[in-house]
Amino acid sequence: MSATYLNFINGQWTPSVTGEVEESRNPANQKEVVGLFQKSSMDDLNQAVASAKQASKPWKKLSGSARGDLLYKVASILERRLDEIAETMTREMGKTFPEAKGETARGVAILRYYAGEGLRSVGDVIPSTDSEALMFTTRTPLGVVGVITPWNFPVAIPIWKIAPALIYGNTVVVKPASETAVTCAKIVECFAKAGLPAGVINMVTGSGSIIGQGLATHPDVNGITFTGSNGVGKRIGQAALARGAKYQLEMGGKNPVIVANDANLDLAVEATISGGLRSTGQKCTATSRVIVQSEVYDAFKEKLVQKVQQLTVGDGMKAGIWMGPCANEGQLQTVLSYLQKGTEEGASLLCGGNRLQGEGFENGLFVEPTVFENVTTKMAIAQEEIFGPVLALMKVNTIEEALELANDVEFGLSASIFTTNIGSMLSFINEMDAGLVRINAESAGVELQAPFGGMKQSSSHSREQGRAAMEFFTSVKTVFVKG
Ligand SMILES: NC(=O)C1=CN([C@@H]2O[C@H](COP(=O)(O)OP(=O)(O)OC[C@H]3O[C@@H](n4cnc5c(N)ncnc54)[C@H](O)[C@@H]3O)[C@@H](O)[C@H]2O)C=CC1
Ligand SMILES: O=C(O)CCC(=O)C(=O)O
Repeated sequence: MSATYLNFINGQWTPSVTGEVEESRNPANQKEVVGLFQKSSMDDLNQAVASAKQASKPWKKLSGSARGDLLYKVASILERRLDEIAETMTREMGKTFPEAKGETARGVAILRYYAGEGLRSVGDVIPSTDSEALMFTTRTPLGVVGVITPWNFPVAIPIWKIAPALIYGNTVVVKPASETAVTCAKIVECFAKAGLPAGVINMVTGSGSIIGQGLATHPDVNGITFTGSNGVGKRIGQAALARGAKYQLEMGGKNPVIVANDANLDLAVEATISGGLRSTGQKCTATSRVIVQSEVYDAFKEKLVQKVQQLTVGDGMKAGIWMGPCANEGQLQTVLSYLQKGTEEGASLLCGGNRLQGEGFENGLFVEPTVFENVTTKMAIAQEEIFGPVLALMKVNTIEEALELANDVEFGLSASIFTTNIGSMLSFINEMDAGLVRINAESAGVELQAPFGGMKQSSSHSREQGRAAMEFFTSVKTVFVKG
């Protein structure tokens, strides 16, 4: 019998007024129900927002260090439950257990980083033209923040939104992706156990179109932070804008890696595989286009394909498995449709290309890691986010040509180059339209203390993480004092 997880509203674990629950199933074995969660309605959401609104004033009044002390407690509780929560993540969305443990440890580190933020400076003293006046900036929280999160980083993303929201004095209503609602409930248990005052953090599970949309349009939600697909992100942004609420959107990517003639090829191959195929390619920072200079193209391709063919695919809880399943049926079908489209549009399949079936794969959503070549920039597999383990090889003669191709997409989240030439590095840094540019390192993998976000269609141009988070979760107040 699977456990049932409740909403968390006003400090209480609460069943939905609908009396209905939904199942979270394991994508590596769809017969396994990981847990049941509440199929909530607007009534549940309204209660959660009301409790967050009520908790807002006293929470804002607490000192930053008192709020920080609570976040340190949450971090320690999460750390003690690391293996159990990581296992839940693997069973809910498929990434391998070592990756899930790494992500949970990252959640602990993010909590500690923002706990410390409670003691750091928030404003500037600015000289006034009046010599007898004091002018400075301070910051004030937004109030109630709605947090809408995806399933691909079920611990790190909720925490990198909730922790800064709280430390800067906001209260929170979080709505996780249904695929990973159980993992989110376990994170919220850590906050509850740490003794946060009632109403400071609330969780309501349920459908995106009811609870997610409900948060975006709710008149008492002052800010919305979202990570997920472009279509949904744009709708949330428009709904927030229409009622004057602040919003922050992190959306898709179509991230390139450039491999120059002078690159360390072994390093470039390792990083392309890790950046493109870990987590089954389900990262907004995943490498999907591999732009290789002609002199090293054949050598790079040979090494890459040989290594990709050795990757082990299966249940991420099993030792020795390198890549797990797609996170849900829709995701698997999207990947399969792009595999077909790639071939139809004239790309050549070098390896992979199929759903994995048969012994060991019967009940799971597994697909082979896939490499295409002869990919041209107008093809769908070179333009659209697949969110799967698919690499598209493109051959170029010069670095200028590589940069032009790299920029020839609507997204601009992250990008890598492998080169030992300082001139090529500088051209890449200057000319690549991406929020994260990485030299001799894979396109995925962000550091919690640095700003994270994209250009072009990848984000709403704001940045998350590090101290940059303060820009979204607070408003600047300019103070002028005359004695
Ligand atoms: N940038 C990223 O990290 C992510 C990108 N994606 C992209 O999105 C594609 C589809 O994945 P989905 O899980 O369907 O993403 P999604 O954008 O539908 O889901 C993300 C979150 O938004 C919520 N949501 C859904 N509809 C909503 C609405 N109308 N109003 C408010 N909230 C809503 C969902 O319940 C979930 O919590 C993927 O194939 C991938 O391309 C998905 C997840 C993460
Ligand atoms: O690359 C990472 O570590 C973070 C990626 C990310 O934020 C995402 O896929 O949503």
